[in-house]
Amino acid sequence: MDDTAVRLTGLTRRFGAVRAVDNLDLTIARGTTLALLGPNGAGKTTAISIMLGLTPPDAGTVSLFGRSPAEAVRAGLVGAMLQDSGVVPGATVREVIELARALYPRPLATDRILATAGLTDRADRRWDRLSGGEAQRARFAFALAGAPDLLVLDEPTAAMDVAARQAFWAAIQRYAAEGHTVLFSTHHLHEADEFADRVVVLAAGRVVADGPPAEIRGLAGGRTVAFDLAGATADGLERLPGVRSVAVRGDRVVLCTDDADATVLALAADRGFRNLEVSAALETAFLTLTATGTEH
Ligand SMILES: Nc1ncnc2c1ncn2[C@@H]1O[C@H](COP(=O)(O)OP(=O)(O)OP(=O)(O)O)[C@@H](O)[C@H]1O
Repeated sequence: MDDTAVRLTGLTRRFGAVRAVDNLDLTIARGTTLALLGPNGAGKTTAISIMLGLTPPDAGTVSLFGRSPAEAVRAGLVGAMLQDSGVVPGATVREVIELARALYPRPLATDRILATAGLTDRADRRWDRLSGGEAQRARFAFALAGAPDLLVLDEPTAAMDVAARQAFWAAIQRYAAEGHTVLFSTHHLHEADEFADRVVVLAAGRVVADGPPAEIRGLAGGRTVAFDLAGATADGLERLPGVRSVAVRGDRVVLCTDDADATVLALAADRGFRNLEVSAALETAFLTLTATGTEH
């Protein structure tokens, strides 16, 4: 049996001048829990939407368990929990779950779905009267209905409080431990770090980093040091202490460093600079990683 759950090749999707997804290649082995991590607008939702066959790509191909998205969804191989999915007015949680089960050839038992999603005591509540966190868990239950081999979750914990998040991740981990493949998107490095075995960082529609959580944490845990060269040369910056990467855009330089203090001290001793900024923002690190200027 092919052990590949997801294979995306050369996926591209533009909206006007924006390349929401830009030549994305991604292969996910069965049984992996993968976090798609990236700042707002990185292309996570668009990539997921293409993967599920909801948005057509301008270029590229999607294969889920060797099938097209539509075939895989129809066969119950894929369950998805999307942002802002609608509700059936007036129906209870149990009724909506029953409705979802009827769509699939080999659904999970209703009680199992409710228990997995932590909704057993909310089964007879109207779906449209659930709290934000409960509604998220109800969407998760809906995604589980077909007993999917691949669970796709787009920013699943957005509306949840701390207790709801914990219960939710415990449920996801149980599902993953049964050998299922889970793909979730998030802005939160700590969620990716804690719950994924592989983290793919997207920025401007491209993969800028891909690896185990510890590796990605190391990458994002440093600082960025930005400054204007003010006529000085960019040569040799990569040899300053702590520096991992150097991006030059016009006169502006952005360094990624593990030790900002040492980098700045050495920089000051070495050459002039202006408009120094030291930042820990993950988003800045993402931007640095996607900088298109001169890369070293
Ligand atoms: N239907 C659309 N029409 C026009 N532009 C779009 C559309 N959908 C997405 N975009 C643009 O494509 C880019 C990627 O958006 P996308 O929603 O995929 O990112 P994201 O990583 O999911 O962001 P977020 O974390 O904010 O949900 C953004 O610049 C967005 O404005």
